[in-house]
Amino acid sequence: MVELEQEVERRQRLGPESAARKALIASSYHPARPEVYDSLQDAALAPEFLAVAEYSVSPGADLKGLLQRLETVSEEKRIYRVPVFTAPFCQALLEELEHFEQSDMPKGRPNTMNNYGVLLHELGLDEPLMTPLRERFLQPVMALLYPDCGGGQLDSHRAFVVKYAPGQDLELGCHYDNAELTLNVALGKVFTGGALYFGGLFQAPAALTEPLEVEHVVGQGVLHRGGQLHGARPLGTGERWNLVVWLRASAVRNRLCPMCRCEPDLVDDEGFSDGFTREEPTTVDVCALT
Ligand SMILES: O=C(O)CCC(=O)C(=O)O
Ligand SMILES: [Fe+2]
Repeated sequence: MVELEQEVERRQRLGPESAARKALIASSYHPARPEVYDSLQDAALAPEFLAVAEYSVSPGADLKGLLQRLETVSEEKRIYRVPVFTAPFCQALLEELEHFEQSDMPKGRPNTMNNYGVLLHELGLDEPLMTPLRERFLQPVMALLYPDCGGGQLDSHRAFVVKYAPGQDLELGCHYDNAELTLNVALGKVFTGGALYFGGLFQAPAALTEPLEVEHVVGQGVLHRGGQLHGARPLGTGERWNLVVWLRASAVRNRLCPMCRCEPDLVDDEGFSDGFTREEPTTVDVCALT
């Protein structure tokens, strides 16, 4: 019981601590690649990604038409792949993230599983980069791919970069995400190993049999449901940096927490927090998710 109370208190401190780091970074950090903080330009995005997003907002767009424009990694698991960023943008973002990592600025951990990486909102990259990416590009695509998982009702996200390197994190255990939907983009550098593997939907990790292996392709993003059991194989050589965007739809999670599969008991917090809202969002049929 004491442990539970301590964990609740620890979690309640996360929001204010993160806000304090963000404020300090905003006032005293000097970026190496300031252009990364400019508002998201189409020129940063791969032509295939622009085409997919443009198609998704066109009149009469449907799933069949969309599937002709991106790669289906697994029809059964509903995992897709598409180039997201241009090579120069990946390079610039990576340089900036590495510069931040090497700075003496305070750093939050990306999530409870990864020890190395960067939280994009603390760096000030949510407003110019991640929110436009979600609202203008990901939302229309996800609405067609995953209408039953809140794809059309995304209203917040948690975006972070995970880093795998010798002597640091090497692999990632089997888990599902605190997200309705996830985008995972390989940013570089040069590496071997580290493939993603996928099991079933909301399946117990112990039940993982014959997972689907998905190799990374730099610049490309893998789209999957947050509840799809997955992990990352050990890094072989080099360094791997991936941008992970946990996409959230309060219309879904307010009724069915993705972590405990129950209706959540909410406490107030700051910012996007964990993506829940107190307002009544449009209802979705959560039964379709199981
Ligand atoms: O290592 C990876 O690329 C996967 C990261 C991931 O699944 C996560 O952070 O939720
Ligand atoms: Fe994950």
